Amino acid sequence: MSGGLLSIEQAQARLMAQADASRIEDSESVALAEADGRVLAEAVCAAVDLPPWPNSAMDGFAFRHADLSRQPLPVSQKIFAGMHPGPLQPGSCARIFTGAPLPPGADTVEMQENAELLEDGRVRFAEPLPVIGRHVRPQAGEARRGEEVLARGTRLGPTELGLAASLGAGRLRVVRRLRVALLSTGDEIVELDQPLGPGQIYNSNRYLLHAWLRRLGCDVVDLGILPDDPAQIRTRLDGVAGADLILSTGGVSVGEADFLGQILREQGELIFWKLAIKPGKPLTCGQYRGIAVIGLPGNPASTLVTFALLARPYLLRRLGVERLEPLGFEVPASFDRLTASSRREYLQARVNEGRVVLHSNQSSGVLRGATWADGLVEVPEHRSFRAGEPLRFIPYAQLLA
Ligand SMILES: Nc1nc2c(c(=O)[nH]1)N[C@H]1C(S)=C(S)[C@@H](COP(=O)(O)OP(=O)(O)OC[C@H]3O[C@@H](n4cnc5c(N)ncnc54)[C@H](O)[C@@H]3O)O[C@H]1N2
Ligand code: MOO
Repeated sequence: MSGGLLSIEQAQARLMAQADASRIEDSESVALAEADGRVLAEAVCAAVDLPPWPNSAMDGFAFRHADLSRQPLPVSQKIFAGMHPGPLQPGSCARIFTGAPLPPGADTVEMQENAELLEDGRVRFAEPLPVIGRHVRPQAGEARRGEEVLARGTRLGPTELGLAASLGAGRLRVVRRLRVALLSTGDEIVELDQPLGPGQIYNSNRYLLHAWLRRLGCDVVDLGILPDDPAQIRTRLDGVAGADLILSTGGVSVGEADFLGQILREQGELIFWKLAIKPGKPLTCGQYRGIAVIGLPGNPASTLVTFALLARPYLLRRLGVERLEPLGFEVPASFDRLTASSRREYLQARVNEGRVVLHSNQSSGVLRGATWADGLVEVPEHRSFRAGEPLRFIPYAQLLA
């Protein structure tokens, strides 16, 4: 704890415990083409050997390695990909192309660049001669029939779909989509089709979160904008049926119009509130009538950072994903930090010539820096430092998927 604030690790651990206790068990079968972004409810096992037969990795000639001592070798057959060749005649070689099955009896391939076709039609192979097995892709070299190739809880993307397709898996059993009720609170927030009145701003969080939730494979029920009025917020929350999560923005700080925490305390359960991070301090987590609630701070950069580091892994864990830590790496800072911060900071940053550089505007009310940045740099709390200090950089590519 830091002055009563939870550390991000403590908050993540509590969210993961909540997610583990409410994992989605329902699943559905989907066509492979529809499975991008979904999470496997069942492991994928190889239904066939991959590759199903030994084949050539090169355009060239296939032969029995032992016959090289008698080269040059006559060419006894020509094998294209898709053919089903007969056995290799002893003491000969086969003309073969990439992906074509090896004829039974052959164990090695030499690429055509290292072979010379003589006038009498025989082939001489250049020194140094290939080792046995060269350029042969062995049967089941990638997967053996029955072997598990994708574990339950795997998040499916282009590479996983490609692998499943190479095994002939036309349909996959995936965890059903999470249903997220999305709520924007604030008297000042208006939708994009409305003219801006005095004191009003457009609802940007809704679009940021909607797109991100869709990428995470969620069904989003948009509950629109709610005024800072506890009765109306309560009524809207009471009307939420069948959602796995209520995700709101705004109204979680200590202002006189910040009601979410109060409502959770009175009608639900407040699991935690306030983290030692910047931006994102007033993040709120609880339950309302049995439905999980995550209240993100309304400042756009706070919404972004807290969703990336807390709500996103929570959602993925509920779908059964185990590996959630974003891959970060250490990059030396290009700036000094002479006054230690009491909260861990996440700043909009780029890596430039091996150093992490910051966007000029790190206000939590500003989203523009995030469109400039390639990721977030983590600045440790309670510590001053000088340029050159290694800091963890987390690429947005890791977080926005
Ligand atoms: N006295 C204190 N004041 C504040 C504290 C504090 O500790 N003591 N914390 C500050 C921090 S840190 C944050 S973050 C904000 C969070 O406030 P809320 O989550 O209650 O959010 P709001 O007050 O409703 O709005 C904050 C800010 O964000 C804008 N906003 C809200 N929703 C949207 C939206 N959907 N699209 C675009 N922009 C939105 C809103 O207009 C405000 O400017 O509290 C600080 N205050
Ligand atoms: O923590 Mo707030 O999210 O800095 O602006």
